[in-house]
Amino acid sequence: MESALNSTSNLEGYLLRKFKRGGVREEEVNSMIFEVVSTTIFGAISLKAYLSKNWEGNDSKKINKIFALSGLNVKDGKQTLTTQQLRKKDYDWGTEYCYRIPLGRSFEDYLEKQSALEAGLNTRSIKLQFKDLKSLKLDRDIISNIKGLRSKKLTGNKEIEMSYDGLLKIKVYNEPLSKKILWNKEFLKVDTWKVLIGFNRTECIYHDFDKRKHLIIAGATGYGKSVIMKCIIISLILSKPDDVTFSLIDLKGGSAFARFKNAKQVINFGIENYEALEILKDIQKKMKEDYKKIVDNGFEDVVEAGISKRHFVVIDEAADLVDSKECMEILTDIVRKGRGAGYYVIYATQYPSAEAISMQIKRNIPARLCFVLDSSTASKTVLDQGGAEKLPEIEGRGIYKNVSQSIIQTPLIKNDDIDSLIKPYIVDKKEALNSETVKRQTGKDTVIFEKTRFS
Ligand SMILES: Nc1ncnc2c1ncn2[C@@H]1O[C@H](COP(=O)(O)OP(=O)(O)OP(=O)(O)O)[C@@H](O)[C@H]1O
Repeated sequence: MESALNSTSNLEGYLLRKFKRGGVREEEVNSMIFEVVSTTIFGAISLKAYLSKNWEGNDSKKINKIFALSGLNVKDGKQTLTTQQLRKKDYDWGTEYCYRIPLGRSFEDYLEKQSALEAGLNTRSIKLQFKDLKSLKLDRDIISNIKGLRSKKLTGNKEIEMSYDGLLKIKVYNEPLSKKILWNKEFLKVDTWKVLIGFNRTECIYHDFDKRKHLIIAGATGYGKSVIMKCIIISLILSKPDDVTFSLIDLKGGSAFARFKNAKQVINFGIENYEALEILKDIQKKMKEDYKKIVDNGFEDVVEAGISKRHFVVIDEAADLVDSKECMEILTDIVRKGRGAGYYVIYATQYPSAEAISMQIKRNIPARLCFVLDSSTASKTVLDQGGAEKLPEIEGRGIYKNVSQSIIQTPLIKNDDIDSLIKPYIVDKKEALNSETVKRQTGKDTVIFEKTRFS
């Protein structure tokens, strides 16, 4: 390598001398605005390009600039209180910045500026590092290889995540989170109640229904609620085929859960409000009976009693139940008492109003998965804080809140795959209805199996 080159003209000369013999045209080299810096101390090479103002390429300076320009500083008499950077730490995935925010500002003020921050960090500048160069082929196509790398860097979107725990944390990720990850059987945790809920940049995130019994799923239409519910249902069936049973209530007409209707694990299936009421009444009755047996035998809950069966009540478009006071009361009762008896609720809605997700329900369902929503008010109803309204409009992109909170991409499952996976569990329900243990009880789409979970 030649001596350090620290100006664009030096670089052009260098590239011209080096590659002219390889047939590279002068204009091609001139179009490259790169600066190559070699450091002899570390034996590493870093290649940087600054495409406009000199603070570009430095995220730390950019963030401070954006804070100042977007009015986050606070005037106190003659003093200007600023957001103070306390720490900066590099990780494989990017960088985490830690700030103390000035008096008079709230985390929400910073969330408001998330788009401005992201846009600012994605100004057209690039920074190429040694690890990028390792992927470059040093052959006669070097110029087009560098161009390819450059355009990849220019189109790559940096994404950020903000959180607050007394200090403002901003994570700036090098690579955007994947937009599509297909579900497959490798993700199953067989013989457990853990199901894959999504991926953040570093790990697979599982929801353990034996730890967090219920789950609220919310999000605007078309961002992945039904798909993740289908992933959850098929995962539970494949992981615990002999222990899991379901009541599937699909108030959007039945399309989301139709392919599970004849699975042996699905003991109730309803698509109308009156069917929902019948199912919920039945579940409440059975839950009480089961819980009484557990307590009468001196146990606290289903786990302590060593009972392996669990029943999941899955409701798509729970907001449609709001008009029925009776439905909402029963549902609230199941959410409150179900955890002890092994009756778990997955509650999905695209209208997360205070009525659809009441305080009682929220208090008993701390785990939430939230796709993009149209307002910070809706986000606060689901997550107790803003943020979901700032999610990028990407199908499957959501915030999963459990013990901690992170932005995830939920898995995508194809209907064809569900059909082939569910096949071994499909039964002829009409035949089953004639058997001694099972009896049809209500409307045409509701099948109630009378076998108790303790028999
Ligand atoms: N995790 C995902 N990754 C990629 N694409 C997805 C994902 N989830 C959903 N999609 C796409 O978005 C479409 C809509 O998803 P889905 O039916 O789950 O939305 P929804 O939130 O249930 O909408 P609605 O409330 O109107 O029923 C799917 O058909 C699929 O194409």
